[in-house]
Parts: sequence; C-alpha cells; structure tokens
Amino acid sequence: MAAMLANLARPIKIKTPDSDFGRRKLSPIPSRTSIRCLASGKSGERSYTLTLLPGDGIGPEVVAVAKDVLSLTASLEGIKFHFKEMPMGGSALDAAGVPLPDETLDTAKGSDAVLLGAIGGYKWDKNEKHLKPETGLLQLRAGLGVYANLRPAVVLPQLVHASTLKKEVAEGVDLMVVRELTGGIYFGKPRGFGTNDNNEDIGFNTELYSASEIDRIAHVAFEVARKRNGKLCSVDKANVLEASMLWRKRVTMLASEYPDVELSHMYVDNAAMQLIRDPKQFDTIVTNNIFGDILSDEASMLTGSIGMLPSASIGESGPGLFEPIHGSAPDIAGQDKANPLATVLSAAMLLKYGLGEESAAQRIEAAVIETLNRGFRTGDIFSSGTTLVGCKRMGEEVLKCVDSLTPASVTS
Ligand SMILES: NC(=O)c1ccc[n+]([C@@H]2O[C@H](COP(=O)([O-])OP(=O)(O)OC[C@H]3O[C@@H](n4cnc5c(N)ncnc54)[C@H](O)[C@@H]3O)[C@@H](O)[C@H]2O)c1
Ligand SMILES: CC(C)[C@H](C(=O)O)[C@@H](O)C(=O)O
Ligand SMILES: [Mg+2]
Repeated sequence: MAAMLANLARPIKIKTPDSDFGRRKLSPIPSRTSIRCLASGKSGERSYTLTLLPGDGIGPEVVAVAKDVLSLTASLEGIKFHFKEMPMGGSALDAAGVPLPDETLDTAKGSDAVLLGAIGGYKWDKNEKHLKPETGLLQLRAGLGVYANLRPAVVLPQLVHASTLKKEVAEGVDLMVVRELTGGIYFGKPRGFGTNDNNEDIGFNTELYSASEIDRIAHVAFEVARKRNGKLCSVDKANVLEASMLWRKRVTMLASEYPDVELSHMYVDNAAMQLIRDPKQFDTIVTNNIFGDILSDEASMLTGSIGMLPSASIGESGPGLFEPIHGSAPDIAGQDKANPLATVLSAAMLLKYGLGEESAAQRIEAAVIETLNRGFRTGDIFSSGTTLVGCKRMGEEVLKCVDSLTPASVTS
C-alpha cells in the first residue's frame, strides 16, 4: 500500500472534443503499478490473468460487454489477457451449493485483477445467511483483503439532463466516496438471531471498528483527498455510536500528518441531506462500510444513474476487485436493458489501478465519453434528443469508439 500511495495517479487527459475528464481529474486514485511489479515480478511483461465473475441478473450481460471492450482494447494496446470466468453468487449456489466456491476464491487470488458483475436475486432472497449470494460477495472482499472501496461520482456534462436534480445543482459534481469495505456492521460479532427476555425474536449485528482498521482507511482517504482538491469530509454518527466516536477520534488524530488536507466531519444523516442540497461542497468523503454503501447509491443518482458508477476495491497487496456499484437488477435482467457503462468504467479502473495500464484505461474512458457524445443512451440515462439503445448495442457502440480512437487522440 505504501508504494501504491507513493505513486499517485496523474489526472487523465483525453483529447476528445467534448471531454473534460482531463480538467476534472476523474480518477485521482493511487496507481498500483509499482506494488504490482514488486509483488509479481511482472515488470515489462504485458500479459495478465483476469478473473471474471459475471454473477447473477444483469451481471452476465454487463460483464460480457466489458469483456469485449477489454479484449479489443488489449489487442490495440499490445496487452494479452487470459480470462478465467468463475461462478459466484446465486449462480454458484445453483451449480456448487455455495455462494463463493473455493476454486473461485483461489482463482481470484491467483489472478492479476478481478472484475465482478453483480450477485443476488429473488430466487435466493430467503436463503439462510451463509447460503445467500451476498454472503459470497462479503467472503470475496474479505478473502482478497480489499478494505478500501473507491467510488467516484462524476456528473458528466453529457448526462446533466439525466440527473433528477436541477442542472445548477448537479452540474460539475465530482466527488469520491472512500468506503471502508471489510469491517463494521457487515462483519462485526456478535451477530445473529435469538430471543429476548420476553421470548420475542430478535436479530442483532455489531458495528465494530478497531483503531488500526480506521487508521488504514483514513490514510487512503487522506492520500486520495491530497491528490484531489485537498478536502476530506469524514462521515460518521459520532453523536450516538461508540464505533463512530472512535472513528472520529482516530481520523482527527491522523489529520496532523496531512496538513495540506482540510478535514471536516459530518453526521451521516446530515451528509445524506447535504448530498442532495449542495453536492458540490464535497470532494472526498471517507466513511464506514454501511454508510458508504448507502451514500454511494445516493451519490450515483447525482450522475444520472446507478448504471454509471464504477468502483475499485484495493488492499495491501494482491489483486484488486473491480465492480459496478449497482446490483443484479432483477427487474430488468434478461431484457437487454441494463446500462453496461458502470462495468466498462470499472474495467478502465482495473486497467489503471489494478494493472497500471494507463493508456488502455484512457482509451476506454475516452470511448465511453465519445459514445455518449454520439448520443447513445440506455433507458436509465435516456433524455429527449438522444438515441435509446439496449445493453448489447451500447456495448457495440463503445467498441466502435474504442476502435476508432488513435493513439494521438488518447494521451496521458
Ligand atoms: N455488488 C453487488 O453485486 C450488488 C450490489 C447491490 C445489490 N445487489 C443485489 O442485487 C439484487 C437487487 O438489489 P436492488 O434492486 O436493491 O439494487 P440494484 O442496484 O440491483 O437495482 C436498483 C435499481 O437500479 C436499477 N439498475 C441497477 N443497475 C442498473 C444498470 N446497470 N442499468 C440500468 N438500471 C440499473 C435496477 O433496475 C433497479 O430498478 C439484490 O439481491 C441485492 O442484494 C448486489
Ligand atoms: C450486495 C451487498 C452485499 C453490497 C454491499 O452492501 O456492499 C452492495 O450493496 C454493494 O454496494 O456492493
Ligand atoms: Mg450497495
């Protein structure tokens, strides 16, 4: 992680007429190039094993698009990918009886990076906890040790009209949610079911953080904020919860190591409100697992749709996990209606932060922008005057743009 943080990504500069990714510093996340080369001895070699976990619902639809985009990009950029597709979530439950088979975790651990679609669905909703697709996802995150989940929410000028917020509120939003991913109430013990003194059924979970868990996510957030606008807002519920009181104490303590970062604190209920009232007041937000889950879904709607938000999850070492923030969307699964762009942009994050392949990542980001410039929209981001397309067609249009970009039009 230290090497990764030392090698912070430069802002992306893409020479496409209407793109302003370059000005926006769209992906100010630490690059993992140096740590990867140190860890795998792969310096100079441009051949990678990628584990693909399509999952359930729209997962296979959006991962198929991202795989095609990765394959074409690789051939144009002189990279070799060896894809290993493994079962995960509900489809793994059906095939192997568990949501995360050992072979899936082992393959993921042994690869250079992991791309996940989404898991879950009505069929498995009533399963016992250990047999839920969602449990498999938590096991995957814990197994890979990816404690830092970076969820950028950027309102692209092409999609301002797709936002449910007024243009003047949404326009120019560019924030990063740094979500703690392997601790808190998702993992805290004790948890379970039981009965109380009145013999009434109870369910309980524990919001639990150790100082070291808070410190490591705070360091990531301070570093990310330092490379953005130097503003970090830590979101907690320190007026009520002990775990949040410790969170605030540790984050405040670490601030002295980052004098160039302006730290503020906000209670989560207020943060949820402020994100809608005036989202541009935020730059980098750091928060715990559950608040980050909720606030990032909220932030996604500033950008027009949850179908636009990618994410990168990283740990101290080993492969990163890259996934859209959305779920398996059972309401539209199998209908070719899903927006694949969040997964395509997650693939770009994989290239940039998982593999250090910046030029390839930029090619994909530029292709997404160009596809939007050409007016193609899935239903979730459709507005009048644009062309409504399905998931597959959107993928085909992105591929055309990947193919038509010349090295001269994609520079770092
Ligand atoms: N990381 C994951 O795999 C993940 C994340 C969230 C939810 N889930 C699971 O997904 C299932 C459904 O959960 P949910 O309905 O609360 O959340 P969801 O994100 O799947 O869907 C919420 C809404 O957003 C829409 N949507 C989501 N992604 C879209 C896309 N790419 N394009 C267009 N529209 C999109 C859906 O149609 C739905 O109306 C549940 O089983 C849940 O546990 C998984
Ligand atoms: C499916 C669920 C376990 C997951 C989470 O809560 O982390 C999802 O909502 C997400 O945001 O990736
Ligand atoms: Mg979520």
